[in-house]
Amino acid sequence: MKSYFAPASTGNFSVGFDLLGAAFEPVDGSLFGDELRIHNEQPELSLRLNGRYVHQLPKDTDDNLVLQCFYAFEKAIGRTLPRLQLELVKNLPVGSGLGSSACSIVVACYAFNDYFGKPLDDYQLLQLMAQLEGGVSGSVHYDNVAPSFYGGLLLMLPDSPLLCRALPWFEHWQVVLCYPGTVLSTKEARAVLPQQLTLKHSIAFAGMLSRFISALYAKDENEAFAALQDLVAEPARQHLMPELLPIREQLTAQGIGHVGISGAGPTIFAVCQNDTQAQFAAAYLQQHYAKNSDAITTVCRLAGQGARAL
Ligand SMILES: Nc1ncnc2c1ncn2[C@@H]1O[C@H](COP(=O)(O)OP(=O)(O)OP(=O)(O)O)[C@@H](O)[C@H]1O
Ligand SMILES: N[C@@H](CCO)C(=O)O
Repeated sequence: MKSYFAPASTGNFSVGFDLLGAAFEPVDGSLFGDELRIHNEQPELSLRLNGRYVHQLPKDTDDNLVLQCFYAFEKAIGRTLPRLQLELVKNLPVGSGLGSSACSIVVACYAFNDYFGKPLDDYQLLQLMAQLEGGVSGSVHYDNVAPSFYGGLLLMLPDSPLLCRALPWFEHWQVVLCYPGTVLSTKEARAVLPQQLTLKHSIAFAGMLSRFISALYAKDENEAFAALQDLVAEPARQHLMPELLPIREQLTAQGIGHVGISGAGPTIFAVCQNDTQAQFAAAYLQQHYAKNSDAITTVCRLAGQGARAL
């Protein structure tokens, strides 16, 4: 048996709608992401489902992204592949803002490429992952697939052959992620976005993202926090997550540097500068935002590594 893993990710990171994304891992060293196991080769392709969030997946495995990835991968390399006995361990909630579909897509494409001798290079593989993710969310965006694949905080570079590039990070930052247990589909959360921005708004968006990135390079933490402002998605999505503003008010009153929407929501993330803040944010979010037994709150650091064989 061969086993593969890809981490959870936060698209946007507030200030970089569709252009910034980060992969996260729990500070306690546990794995937070999907696992794909390849058991053996067999006459027919099959997929067994397991894991904490298996009940949120489509009942019919033919609708599972893992099988769609297999056929898309086969098409991309242009030859028929041996059929596999697969098992997906679904550890990320679906429609959560934690890059759940991207995580399954990344782990599956990475696993097939590795298992079959790496016929695709990283560029081709990432493009395939982004196309598959675009099929789910309705438009191609790399800010979940790229960090889940490579790890780190990444800036997407549309129209560049590089596709994305790693950014610096404040090593002491901890990011608390809280998924409330309710589903918000990415497609639905994208349907409320503005279709056009005015010139003034576009300049403000570009300026804020540039300010954040220059603060990272300058290691200027105050500037970085000041620049963590979502001028595009959050205003349009706020009504889908009415708890965001009161929670932000409470947590920032305790000195926590930033609270934002992870991806398309409903997960909220809080950027903390030390253990005390992280423990406070985790307890507060768990008490005031978690809504049912599917909810999960986890204290994370940036994941240095993305998809990999276990
Ligand atoms: N292995 C899988 N993992 C996640 N979603 C899957 C999988 N297979 C099929 N799906 C379907 O893909 C869709 C994913 O929806 P959506 O993009 O809203 O979720 P998401 O990727 O978890 O969201 P987010 O990126 O905000 O975390 C759902 O309709 C889900 O049923
Ligand atoms: N950038 C995407 C991320 C989805 O997880 C969005 O906000 O719609």
